[in-house]
Amino acid sequence: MNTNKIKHIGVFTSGGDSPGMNSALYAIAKTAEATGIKVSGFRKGYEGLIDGDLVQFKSHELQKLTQKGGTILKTARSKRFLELEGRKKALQTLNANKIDALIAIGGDGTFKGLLTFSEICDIPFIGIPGTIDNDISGTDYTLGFDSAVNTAIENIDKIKDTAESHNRVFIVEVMGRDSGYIAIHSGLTTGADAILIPESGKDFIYLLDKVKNYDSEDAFLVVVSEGDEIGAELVSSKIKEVNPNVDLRITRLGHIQRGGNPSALDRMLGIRLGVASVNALSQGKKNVMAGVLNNQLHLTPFKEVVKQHQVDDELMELLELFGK
Ligand SMILES: Nc1ncnc2c1ncn2[C@@H]1O[C@H](COP(=O)(O)OP(=O)(O)OP(=O)(O)O)[C@@H](O)[C@H]1O
Ligand SMILES: O=P(O)(O)OC[C@H]1O[C@](O)(CO)[C@@H](O)[C@@H]1O
Repeated sequence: MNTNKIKHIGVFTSGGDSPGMNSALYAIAKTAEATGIKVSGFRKGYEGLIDGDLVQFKSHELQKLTQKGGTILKTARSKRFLELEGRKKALQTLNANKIDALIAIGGDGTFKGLLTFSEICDIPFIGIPGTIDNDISGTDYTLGFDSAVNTAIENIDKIKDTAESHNRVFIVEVMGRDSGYIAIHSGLTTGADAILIPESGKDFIYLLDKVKNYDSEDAFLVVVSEGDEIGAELVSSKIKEVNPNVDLRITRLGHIQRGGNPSALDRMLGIRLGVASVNALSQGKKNVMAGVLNNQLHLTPFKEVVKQHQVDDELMELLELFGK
């Protein structure tokens, strides 16, 4: 392993926080220490790069926090980094602190940011997929997705209890800005009657077909992704149009899905990708995201990662089967 070139890695978390980010930070610090590389953490995503807001990290300090949700480095959505002016300031920070490689933990927006930054900064960048949305190519799962789905399931199960007791229709909105992964996984595993996602056009038709005849002793559960083009309110009024007798409630799970300690899967993913990202730098790799495909570590160029995500065919078939 060639570790001569990289002496000082900068790391940051960016976009929405996600459970497992702290595990990845711990693993980065541990691996870097083992190979004699210094690590500095930039606080608040790209904002910290612009402002030179950095802290030194030691693995024994991170070890205490590895099981915690959120990100100890804090995170942000940075308007300033969208401007060349902001990116130039970030470059000055890197030069002033002699940072010779960057690891970013975030979603596709964060990797788009790195691609744009690479036009003026040629140190190697490595990405780790950290977003509850799971909307990134090049990895089976993103950090935080499994934990978010577990939180959604736990809450939907509870809603189902009360829905059944009252014979109610419940629309539960789950997160996913442009992506239906949380809705598909949480909807299928809680026995939802309908699952609405932005990637499908037929799901709404199936829902209306089903709900117009709904007159049972059971709950009728609709799980809708916040990114769905129709949205919870409109779904509610359409349901009432086709079946005016329903007693209907809407629950938005919201940011509760982003919090909480990471699941076992997310902790392990964080550890594996944290180690893989430092190793990738040591091997001279640049501008790639470390992910896990078919349970094997995989490096994918940012250009591939930021392409529009697709829900795979098997999941779409499941939706078709369970949605009808
Ligand atoms: N095209 C771009 N050029 C420069 N910077 C960008 C670009 N796109 C996104 N960024 C930067 O990356 C940050 C993070 O992106 P974004 O807010 O979309 O979250 P994300 O990384 O996709 O995570 P999540 O999936 O949790 O929302 C943005 O706030 C912005 O500072
Ligand atoms: O916390 P914010 O900035 O409101 O972002 C919410 C968005 O972030 C995500 O939780 C992803 O991090 C999306 O599912 C959601 O649309």
